[in-house]
Formats: sequence, C-alpha cells, structure tokens
Amino acid sequence: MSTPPARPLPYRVGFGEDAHRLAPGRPLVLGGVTIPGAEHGAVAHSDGDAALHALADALLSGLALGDIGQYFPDTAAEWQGMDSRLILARALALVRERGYAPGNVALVITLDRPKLGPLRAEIARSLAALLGLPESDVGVSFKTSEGLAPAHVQARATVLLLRAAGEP
Ligand SMILES: Nc1ccn([C@@H]2O[C@H](COP(=O)(O)O)[C@@H](O)[C@H]2O)c(=O)n1
Ligand SMILES: C[C@@]1(CO)OP(=O)(O)OP(=O)(O)OC[C@H]1O
Repeated sequence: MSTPPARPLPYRVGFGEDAHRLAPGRPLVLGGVTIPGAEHGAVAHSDGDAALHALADALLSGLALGDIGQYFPDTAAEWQGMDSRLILARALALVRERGYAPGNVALVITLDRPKLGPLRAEIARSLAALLGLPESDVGVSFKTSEGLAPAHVQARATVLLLRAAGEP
C-alpha cells in the first residue's frame, strides 16, 4: 500500500473508533482484557476488541496509513477469531517504521453493562504494555449510551504521535 511519506512533523495526532453489536454466549474482550462475567460479547470476525481496533485505527490515521480493514480484511479466513493484540502490534510497527512513537493515548469505551470502572486499572495496564507506554500516558474512560444502544460496544481513541529522537 503506497502512501506518501509523512512530513517530518514533530507531533502528529490520530483518531480512531470502532463499534460492535453484542450477542449472548460469547466473550467480551476490551483492551486485551477478557471481561469477567460479561453475558454478551462482540459480534465480529476477530475477537471483537473494539478498544484495540479504535487504538490501531488512531495510530494509522496519524500517519495517513489507512485503517485496519485494509491490513486485516474481515473477509479473510485467516483473521477469523484473531487476537486483536496482533492488529495493534501491526499498526504500532507501521508507525514506528516511519520514525514515530505514541506519546499518550486517550480511549473512551461506551458500554451500558457491565460496569468497567472496577477493571480500569487492568485495562490501562494491558494497553500500556501493548503500546510500550507508562500507565500514566494511557487515559481510559467509560461511558454508557444512556440506554440508546444497550446491545452495542463502541470505542473511540485519540493518540499523540511523537517523532522519535534522532529521526532526520
Ligand atoms: N460500562 C461502564 C460505563 C460507565 N461507567 C462509569 O459510569 C459513569 C457514568 O456513565 P454515564 O455514561 O452515565 O455518564 C462513567 O463516568 C464511568 O465512570 C463504567 O464504569 N462502566
Ligand atoms: C478486525 C477485522 C478483521 O478481523 O474484522 P472485525 O473483527 O469484524 O472488526 P471490524 O473493526 O469490524 O473490522 C476490521 C477488520 O480488520
């Protein structure tokens, strides 16, 4: 996929989002964490981790590198049930190859149930490890849809990309 070389800006900002319908009898995975006791999980080709999909798209968008569907088509049998941590790792590699690295990230997950607040630290720790960031640079927020979309999980992410030291 040919993309024009990024201008060597010292900072770049990216934004991504993802949503999945929820259905009973499947796990709910968010930020690489399987949510204990969740009665509904994401309907998806992969493991349906909307938080990692939003973060991966945020990384890609900061350098105009398209979106995750271009790298992992949801029609390809090889990605059926895939661990979305591989998607985030690929987006991170593409960003790093171009001389950038995440500075900090902000993630909002919209989910009516279950309450994710008790898992905030675990989710932030998981994301920090996947991104190679301190937890203090990983902002994780939770919202409900106020009953508008109870069978739906959505995530939105913003990332600040920093030009790596020593890059020309
Ligand atoms: N799955 C969720 C959703 C929300 N929270 C917490 O509830 C607060 C209120 O959410 P509203 O959408 O009604 O504003 C929110 O600020 C979160 O702290 C949660 O823990 N898990
Ligand atoms: C992750 C991929 C590929 O399995 O599919 P889904 O798991 O359905 O997720 P979505 O964000 O709808 O599309 C992106 C695809 O790359």
